[in-house]
Amino acid sequence: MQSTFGKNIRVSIWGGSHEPAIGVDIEGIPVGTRIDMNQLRAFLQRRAPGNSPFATKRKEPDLPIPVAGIAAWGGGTPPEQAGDPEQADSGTGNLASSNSTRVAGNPGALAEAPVIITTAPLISFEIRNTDTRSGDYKGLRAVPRPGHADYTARLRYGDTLNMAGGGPFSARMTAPLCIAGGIALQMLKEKNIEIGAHLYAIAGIEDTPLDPVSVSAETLVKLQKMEFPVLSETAGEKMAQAILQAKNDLDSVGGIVEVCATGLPGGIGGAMYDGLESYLAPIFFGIPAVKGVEFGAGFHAAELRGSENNDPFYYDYHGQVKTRTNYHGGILGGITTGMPLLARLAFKPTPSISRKQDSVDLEAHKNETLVVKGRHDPCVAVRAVPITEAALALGILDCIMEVTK
Ligand SMILES: Cc1cc2nc3c(=O)[nH]c(=O)nc-3n(C[C@H](O)[C@H](O)[C@H](O)COP(=O)(O)O)c2cc1C
Ligand SMILES: C=C(O[C@@H]1CC(C(=O)O)=C[C@@H](OP(=O)(O)O)[C@H]1O)C(=O)O
Repeated sequence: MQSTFGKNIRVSIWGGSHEPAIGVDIEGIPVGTRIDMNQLRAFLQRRAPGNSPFATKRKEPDLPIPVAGIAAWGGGTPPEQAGDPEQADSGTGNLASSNSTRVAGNPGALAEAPVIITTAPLISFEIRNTDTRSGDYKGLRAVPRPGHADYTARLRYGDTLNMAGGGPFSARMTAPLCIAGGIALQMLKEKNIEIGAHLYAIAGIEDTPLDPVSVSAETLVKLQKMEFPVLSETAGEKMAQAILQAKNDLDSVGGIVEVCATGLPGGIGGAMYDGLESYLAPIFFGIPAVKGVEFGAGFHAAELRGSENNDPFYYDYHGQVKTRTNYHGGILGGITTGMPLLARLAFKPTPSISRKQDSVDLEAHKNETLVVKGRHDPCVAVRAVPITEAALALGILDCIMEVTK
């Protein structure tokens, strides 16, 4: 299975949660782009399962293995010129895999290289699945979990798909999304665009929102370093308790992630389906469990008067056009204004809960009850924070490339 998005940067995510590997093919990143692999590995660790009491106990190293279109960078060659494989470091004996053949065997030194450069328009990475327990999913083919994709996947693809671990519908597939997004984040940082997110709400408990007018890149960087990213410590403690209480009750809770980009210049985007929101919405909705997306004041804007919702323009001390408020969330008519971009994503509560639930037996054609086994996140929003950052980065980068091509 493969799913694809993007116009100028095409991202194709492939594999399944309990298959030997998952991965991502990324087309359109300029040849010679330098990727800091240590940073990328650290970014993937923010999403990885098995690392906290708020996460599934499935433990995966989630190491991104470059398999096509890249070479190790020895540090001596300026990245702009390094697209030429002649100039790339051959010290590892693992020069550019610039064809599109996937390397399924020993990843070799390239997997551990601190820095790599792209040598072809299509680059590819894979991640091995190492901690699968497919037995937990025995029986779900016949008796689907309420709230998960078991039933609809069977309607669409029949009963041959490997749906263990949620198959290609699983949040596991957001690990390769974070590879592509992690690279996009590095590319945007070069342009002084910073992206960060926090837990805006969990189980109805609200964090202090980001200041839509004066949120700084420093605040976003600080949030990136937090295991449980919130602005209010008190709210964070209450949220953590609510998650653990739900887990104890054999249940789960939902949440909202607020994501922000600073440093975005005005003039990025276009009309209607060329608008930045139109780039971002499909990427956001592709993240499992996302049930709502809003930009700026979002649904609240429908409750305001024009006189309240319009953000007055003014010239600042540097002669730059700014707005005094930011209900528009940094986008007007699909085009950036230069104010911070703000979006919120609503995540539903984890469908796999350990309580007895009603379902049906699709083979015996009768009503049935079900107790879901396995290792599940009690609140998916917590690990969704870096995923949301990755998605925003990819949409912004794709849209910038449209404007600058
Ligand atoms: C970070 C993250 C972790 C998730 N973990 C789980 C999980 O452990 N168990 C589960 O049943 N669903 C989990 N989900 C949600 C399911 O993958 C998702 O609800 C399912 O694929 C159905 O898709 P839908 O909710 O978008 O309709 C997770 C989602 C995210 C974003
Ligand atoms: C493995 C991850 O999360 C998984 C997401 C997931 C789901 O249904 O989405 C179900 C669980 O899969 P399993 O039963 O194989 O443990 C989670 O652990 C991950 O995010 O990397």
